[in-house]
Amino acid sequence: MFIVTAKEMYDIDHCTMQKIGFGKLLMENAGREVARKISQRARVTDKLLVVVGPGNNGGDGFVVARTLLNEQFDVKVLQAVPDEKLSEQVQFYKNLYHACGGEYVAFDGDGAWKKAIAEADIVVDALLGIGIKGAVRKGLDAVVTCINERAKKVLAVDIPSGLPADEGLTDFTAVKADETIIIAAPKISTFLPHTAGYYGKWEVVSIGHPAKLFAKSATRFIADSNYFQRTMPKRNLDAHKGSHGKGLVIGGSDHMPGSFAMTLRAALRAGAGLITAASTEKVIDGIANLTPEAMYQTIASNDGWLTTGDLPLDGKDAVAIGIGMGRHADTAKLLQKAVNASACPLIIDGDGLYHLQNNLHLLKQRKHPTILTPHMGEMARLLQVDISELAIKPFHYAKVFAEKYNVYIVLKGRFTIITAPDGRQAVNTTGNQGLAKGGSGDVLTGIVLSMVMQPQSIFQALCNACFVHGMSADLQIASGHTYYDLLATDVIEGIAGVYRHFLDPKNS
Ligand SMILES: NC(=O)C1=CN([C@@H]2O[C@H](COP(=O)(O)OP(=O)(O)OC[C@H]3O[C@@H](n4cnc5c(N)ncnc54)[C@H](OP(=O)(O)O)[C@@H]3O)[C@@H](O)[C@H]2O)[C@H](O)CC1
Ligand SMILES: [K+]
Repeated sequence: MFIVTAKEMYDIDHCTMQKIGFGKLLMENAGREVARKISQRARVTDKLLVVVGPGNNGGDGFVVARTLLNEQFDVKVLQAVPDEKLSEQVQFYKNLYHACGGEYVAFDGDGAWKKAIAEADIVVDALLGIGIKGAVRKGLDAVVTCINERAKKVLAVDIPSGLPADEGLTDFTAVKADETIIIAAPKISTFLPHTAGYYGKWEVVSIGHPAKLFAKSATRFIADSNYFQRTMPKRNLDAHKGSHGKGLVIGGSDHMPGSFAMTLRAALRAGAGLITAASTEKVIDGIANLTPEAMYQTIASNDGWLTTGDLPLDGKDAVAIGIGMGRHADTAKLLQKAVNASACPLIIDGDGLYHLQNNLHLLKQRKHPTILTPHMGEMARLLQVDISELAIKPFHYAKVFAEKYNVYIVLKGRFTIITAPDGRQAVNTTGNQGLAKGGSGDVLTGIVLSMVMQPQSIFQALCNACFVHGMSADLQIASGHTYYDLLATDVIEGIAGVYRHFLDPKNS
C-alpha cells in the first residue's frame, strides 16, 4: 500500500480525472465507498449527520449522504458554508442529494446545528480534506470544536478535518475521529507521532485510481504482509549452515551482558546460518550456555569495557556492533575500527550509535552497506536536532541523513520508518505497546543481522526484519500475552509463529 503526500495525491487525482478521464466519477466513487463502510457500521435506527465543507471533501460528503439516504438511513446534511462557497463539482453533488429528497440542518446563528451534532449517533466529518491550509479558519473552527466536544461518534472522510496531510506542521485544530475512511492511500500524517492519533482506527478504500499512477508518483509504501510474503526468500532443500550467512555480533560489556545475548538468539531464531559473538571473557562466560548454537570469541577489553583490538571480521557476511557495548572512550576506537575494516554490511545499534556521533565522516568512506537502527532519541543526537523537531518531520530527516551519509536507517518508533541511501522509504505498521520494553531493540538488531544475510536486497531485508519483529509481538499478544507481560525474549520465541503464519500457510 502506497503512502502519499497531499501533492502526490493531487497529482494522482488530477491525472485520473483529466488524462484517464474519470472526471466527476472519482468523487462519486469516493462517496459511495465511504458510504458503504459507514453502512456496515451504522444501525438502521442511527441518526446520521454529514457535516460538509466547501471543497471536494464536502463533495464526498454529499455523495455519502445521498447514498445513505437511498439506503433508507436517517441522514441529514449540515452544510457549514454558504452555497456560493461550494465549487461547481460540489454543487453538482449537492443538487443530486437535494433532488433525491435530501434534508438539511441549518447552519444558523441560534446554534440548533450544535444540538444536531450532539444528538447524532454518528457524525460524518466531510468538512475539510487534504486541501487544508494552516489552522482552520474562523467559523469552521467552531464546527471542529463542537464535533470534538459533543459528537457521540465521528467517522472522518479521507482525513480528520483540520489535520495536515503532510509532516512538519504542528499549528492545527483538528477533528479527533473515532474512525477514518481514508480515500485511495494513507497520507504521511497517518504515521506521525503527533497526528496519527487523530485518525482513530483507519482503513483505506480504493476508488478507481490506476495503480500505475501510485507507482509513478508515490515514493513511500507500507511494508505489509503482502510485501513480506512476496520478498522473503524461501529456504531450499540443499541449504547448509553456510547458506544463510555467517554473522558477527560485537557488543556487550561486563556491566551489560543481557542485551547482547538477546541479539545473538534473535539472529539465529530469525534464520542466520552461523553467528559469532565477540565480547569480553566475563560476558561470554555468563551467556554462552544461553545460546549454545552461537560461537563465542573473546576480544580485547579494559575494566570490563570493550576496547580496540583484533576483530574476527574475516569471512563474515554481516556484522552488528553496539549492543550493550557501553560508552567508554576506548570503545569508540573499536567502533571506528569496525566501520573502517568490515567489508560487508555493518549494522550499528545502541551505544555504537553513541560513538558514531563523532565519527560520521567515516561513513562516506565505506564501500559496503551501513545500517543504522536508532530510536528517535538516538537519531536526534546524530542529527543534532531536538527530538521534538525530529518527531514532527521524521520522514524528511531520515531521508536527508540517509542520502548525506549513504546509509540505510531503521528509525524505530510506533511506526518504524525504513530509509535507503537513495531516499526510498517504507513504513512498518506491525508491533504494539508491549514492545516498549528493554531489549526490544536488541532483538530487532538480531533479526536485521539475519535478514541482511539472506538473498534479498538490503532494503527488503530491513522491511522484512521490522515486519517480523512487530508481527511476532502482535501474534504473542493475540495468543495470550498482554502489553504488560510481553518480554523481548517472548518476541524472539514468537518469530517461528510469524514464519509459520505467513510463509508456510499449511502449517499456520
Ligand atoms: N480531487 C478530486 O477530485 C478528489 C478529491 N477527493 C476529496 O477531496 C479532498 C480534497 O479536496 P480539496 O477541494 O482540494 O480540499 P478540501 O476539501 O480539503 O477543501 C478545500 C477548501 O477548504 C478551504 N480551506 C482551506 N484551508 C482552510 C482553512 N484553514 N480553514 C477553512 N477552510 C479552508 C479552501 O478554501 P480556499 O479559500 O483556500 O480555497 C477550499 O475551499 C480530499 O481530501 C478528498 O476527500 C475525493 O475523495 C477523490 C476525488
Ligand atoms: K474530513
